[in-house]
Amino acid sequence: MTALLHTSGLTKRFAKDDVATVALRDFTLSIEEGSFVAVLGRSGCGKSTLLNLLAGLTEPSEGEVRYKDRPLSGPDTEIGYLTQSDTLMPWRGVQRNVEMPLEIRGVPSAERRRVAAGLIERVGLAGFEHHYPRELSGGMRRRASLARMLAADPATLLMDEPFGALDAQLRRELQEELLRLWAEGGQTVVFVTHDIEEALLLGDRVVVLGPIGTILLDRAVELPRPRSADALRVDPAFVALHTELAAALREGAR
Ligand SMILES: Nc1ncnc2c1ncn2[C@@H]1O[C@H](COP(=O)(O)OP(=O)(O)OP(=O)(O)O)[C@@H](O)[C@H]1O
Repeated sequence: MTALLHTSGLTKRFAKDDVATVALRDFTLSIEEGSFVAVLGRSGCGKSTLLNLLAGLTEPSEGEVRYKDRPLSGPDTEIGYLTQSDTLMPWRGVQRNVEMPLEIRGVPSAERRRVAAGLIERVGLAGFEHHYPRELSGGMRRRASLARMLAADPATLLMDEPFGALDAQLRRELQEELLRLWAEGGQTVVFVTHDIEEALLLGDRVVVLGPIGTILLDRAVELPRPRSADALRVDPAFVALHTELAAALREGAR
């Protein structure tokens, strides 16, 4: 496999009231094409800063991001980004939000409607096509955002804690849906989470971050697929990995 996304020496500083905050320092990582990488870390360790850089939305203070062996100088249509904040258009209903990436590409309206309807169904929002974002719950808005990202059919998915706000049952359903999609489409996924179990359920590699994006552990997850949360919990290999990741997170907090 070849590295699709590569960062070298990435540093990001923010200045506020003449005080500089380092959010990420000297961060180097290669992500192979078609892999599912879970980035695990506690709040404030620089995960969103990293994803913003990988998405080409912000510029590094030092270092660079390369995508397909070319420097990434801005957003790329091949890279889909599901941010932590809500970016649905408030004046459009669910259906027209999900259709938006297709509209930008000039896809005819009948085809747009067909694709959007399929995605809305997949994320469990059938019946809410004409609801505006303000008429949806937080979890429903996340699902609509997910469907909109998928409508663009990106080869690379960057996802910032996409399922954190959902109830346990829904989270499980969407995790399974994402895995199905990934198995069918072979996308490259970078998935940020706080949750060790989620990282192990989804990823074939888990990168554990400590403060300012220090890599505490970079671990291949060789658990067989398909994985089910219930079966995993009693699998000794899962329990051992869980213990190892929890220890790395604890170590990073010292
Ligand atoms: N625009 C900004 N201006 C100033 N400081 C920032 C900015 N964005 C992030 N930071 C700082 O950078 C650090 C890392 O923030 P970041 O949002 O990347 O963390 P995170 O790991 O994604 O956290 P969480 O899991 O809580 O979302 C924090 O100390 C934060 O205060």
